[in-house]
Amino acid sequence: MAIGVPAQQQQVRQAFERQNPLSDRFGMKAFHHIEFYCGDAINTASRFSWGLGMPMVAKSDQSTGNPVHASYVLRSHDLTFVFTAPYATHLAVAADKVQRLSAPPTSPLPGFDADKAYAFFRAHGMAARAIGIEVEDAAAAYEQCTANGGTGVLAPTDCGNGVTVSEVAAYGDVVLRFVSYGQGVDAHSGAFLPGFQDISAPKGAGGEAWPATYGIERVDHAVGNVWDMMEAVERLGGMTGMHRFAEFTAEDVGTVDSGLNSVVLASNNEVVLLPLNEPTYGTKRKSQIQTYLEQNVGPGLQHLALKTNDIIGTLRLMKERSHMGGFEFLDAPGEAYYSDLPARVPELTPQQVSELQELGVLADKDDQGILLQIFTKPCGDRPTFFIEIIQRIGCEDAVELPGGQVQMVQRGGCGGFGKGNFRALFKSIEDYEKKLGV
Ligand SMILES: O=C(O)C(=O)Cc1ccc(O)cc1
Ligand SMILES: [Fe+2]
Repeated sequence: MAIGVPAQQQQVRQAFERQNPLSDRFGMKAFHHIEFYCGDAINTASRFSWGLGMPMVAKSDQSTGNPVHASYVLRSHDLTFVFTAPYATHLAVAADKVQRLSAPPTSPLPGFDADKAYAFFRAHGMAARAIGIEVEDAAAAYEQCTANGGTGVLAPTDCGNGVTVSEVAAYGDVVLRFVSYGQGVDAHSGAFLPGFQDISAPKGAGGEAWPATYGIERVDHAVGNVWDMMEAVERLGGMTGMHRFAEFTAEDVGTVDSGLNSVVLASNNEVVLLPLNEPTYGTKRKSQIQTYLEQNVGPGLQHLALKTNDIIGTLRLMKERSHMGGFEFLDAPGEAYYSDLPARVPELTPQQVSELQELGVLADKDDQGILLQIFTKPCGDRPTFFIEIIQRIGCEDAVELPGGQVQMVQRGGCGGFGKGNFRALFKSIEDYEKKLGV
């Protein structure tokens, strides 16, 4: 889609050049999965399954011979979530003794430690433990990261079937988990890592595949909250080679008292996007990032932006379930936000503006495309982790596939991250936090 740029902004935008130094230290492909540690995995997984339209596709638990932890894998297109909770630790200790007597391995998650999982849950509550990234070579990724200031958590481990996994510290107790597939290994055979048992989708009454998804395609960005943004940017950028993703929006003229600083790290292909936030101080209200850091007990994953190609359709399905076990959304901005919208994003038709208003969706644009976004309330008990649903419009390049076919591929970060919505968004968050009294 061609984006009309008001004349007075042309000059500034021409001076703005998007830079991508292609500086990754190892081949990064895409987000692979996100793993959450929970107190009870089946209940947490079921809530996300229903709320986001993600059928369960694999499991590892006592029914599959795993006495250490219960793990359930959900999927919607290229989005994979894993929910893990440890069982009673005396069972895990007993199993470990059996294992050392050369019984087959019992946990398909390399490096899993029930005591650490309990300590994690005690500190953070239900929270993301691992940001899984598919890389060309998980061993090379580990070597590069640890040779360049990163802290190793799991040395490269052969999981069988040509799959290798390694982990390095990201921030707080969150790890980057690298997953790679050997030559000729199909990344999409088997629902998850080797050792997980696939669950075939039940069929509906008419034989149709059921349950369908709500249209969520994949993780667009995974945002971390930290105390010291530059420390995190230099450490994560230094070990992975990821570059700072340049952002430009007309509204980006620091008038909004946002309570946060933010930088986006991007992989070469700008498909793996890792924004980092830190609190700012001395503002009227306590920074929402500081609230997170207190409530989460330290740094962690603040939000996942999940991408759909039809935000209206996805939201109708999610909102039908908001008050019956699904996710609730932050309050929509007022009338004025939508009456100003045609001036801010002139590409939207009146029909689109009225649908966005009906569902409380925010819209923004950068020099390249349009971003539609909406935020859930916190997903768990604590005001910490939440989900953003987004659609990006524009910035498509024709890419020739090996067979000669041409496919339109959207550039990463198209439309930005919603800086133009900070004022409206932060009002919703502040109103919500006021009600909590945090
Ligand atoms: O930067 C992003 O990715 C956003 O989606 C904007 C944002 C920043 C901070 C918040 O607490 C909530 C949303
Ligand atoms: Fe976001």
